Amino acid sequence: MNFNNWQNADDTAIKELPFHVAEWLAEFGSLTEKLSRYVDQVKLDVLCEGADILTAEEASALKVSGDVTCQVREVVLYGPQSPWIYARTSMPLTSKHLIEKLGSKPLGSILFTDEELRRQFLQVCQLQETSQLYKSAIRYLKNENLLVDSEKPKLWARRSLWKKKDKDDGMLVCEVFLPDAPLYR
Ligand SMILES: C=C(O[C@@H]1C=C(C(=O)O)C=C[C@H]1O)C(=O)O
Repeated sequence: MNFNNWQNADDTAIKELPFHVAEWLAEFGSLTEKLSRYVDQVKLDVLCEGADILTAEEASALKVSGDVTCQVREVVLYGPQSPWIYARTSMPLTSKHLIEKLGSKPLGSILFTDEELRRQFLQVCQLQETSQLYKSAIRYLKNENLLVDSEKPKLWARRSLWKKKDKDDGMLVCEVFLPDAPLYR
């Protein structure tokens, strides 16, 4: 299976992934919850939250036109010593109310408690260096001096589309596993 493109995290795909990778990528529950087994308290930094233009990949997954302004939230979630996950969540401005009061609370606190929010798909990918998501994660690592200029680590990512039952509200949650995350060990 070609994991350089997004693939549905179904049984066939999961079987082809190395065990450590599958354990994180195909986690159907909350990643924040999973992280809390490694740290006393999950640390989350909100890198930015506001109106932005989507990448072509995000627009296509959300089925919105590429030049429409949307709401974007970027965060990192920490492991015991360093950031493990870079996440970028995007949604049409009309869905912004879903996350407006979140602040530095993890998105998982909404996704896994609001019974009207349903996951439409979960997809996994080993990001290509040309992808915007890869570039954003690498830019973050370099800004934080967590990566030297010449390094181009292979990074695994997952993305899921969430929709509110009977409504148009929805969001795309993309999560990139950074080099210190346990799935590379
Ligand atoms: C989606 C979850 O929440 C995490 C927190 C996020 C946020 O607060 O923006 C985004 C992605 C996640 O890794 C989760 O816990 O599974």
